[in-house]
Amino acid sequence: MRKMVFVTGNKGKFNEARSIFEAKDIELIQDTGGYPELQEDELEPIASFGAKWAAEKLKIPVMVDDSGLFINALNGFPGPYSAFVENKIGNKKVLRLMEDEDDRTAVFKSVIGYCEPAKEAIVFTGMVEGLISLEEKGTGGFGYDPIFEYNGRTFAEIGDDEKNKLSHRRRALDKFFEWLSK
Ligand SMILES: O=P(O)(O)OP(=O)(O)OP(=O)(O)OC[C@H]1O[C@@H](n2cnc3c(O)ncnc32)[C@H](O)[C@@H]1O
Ligand SMILES: [Mg+2]
Repeated sequence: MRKMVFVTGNKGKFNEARSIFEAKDIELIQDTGGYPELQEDELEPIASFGAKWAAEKLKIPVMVDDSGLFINALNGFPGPYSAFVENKIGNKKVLRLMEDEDDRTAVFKSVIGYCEPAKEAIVFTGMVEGLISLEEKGTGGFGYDPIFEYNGRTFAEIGDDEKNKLSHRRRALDKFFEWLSK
């Protein structure tokens, strides 16, 4: 079976990607070694640098996924700071920041970076638009899923299978598969 190495410390991301890859008959292997995360406003350069760095270090082809939640009323915050905000502040305080906001629109983005040693990295971006819910709902998923609403239900309510059909990560991975199959 074909294999792909995914460099990430995030179990939620890995599990999602693994089942999406399984359906393509590709075995996904997690490497938790990590990579330096650049401080940039956009996710693409972070994923590109991370994939290149990890491919050179491990000397094998690798993929990474830099993702984040961009809330329009907060000018795109937490965006590239999504991991930091999730760990230090959490969903309840994000909801508190949104207390007086009428515009609850938000975008989840996932940027898959792929690189082979001695080559340039290539990136694939997937996005899904939704709303920041008024309260946390659901027990599935991970991270911001309990506060990200899509068609009236949060990503934590819809279940892994449905999330994997339409998520930002799925959309980025579909572009990656298309490129891989060329
Ligand atoms: O090791 P890496 O892959 O960097 O793992 P990470 O958790 O640090 O991930 P990022 O740097 O890409 O930060 C993205 C943040 O957004 C969260 N996130 C990403 N995709 C998500 C999704 O599909 N649902 C909920 N939260 C998500 C994730 O949990 C992080 O807190
Ligand atoms: Mg990270």
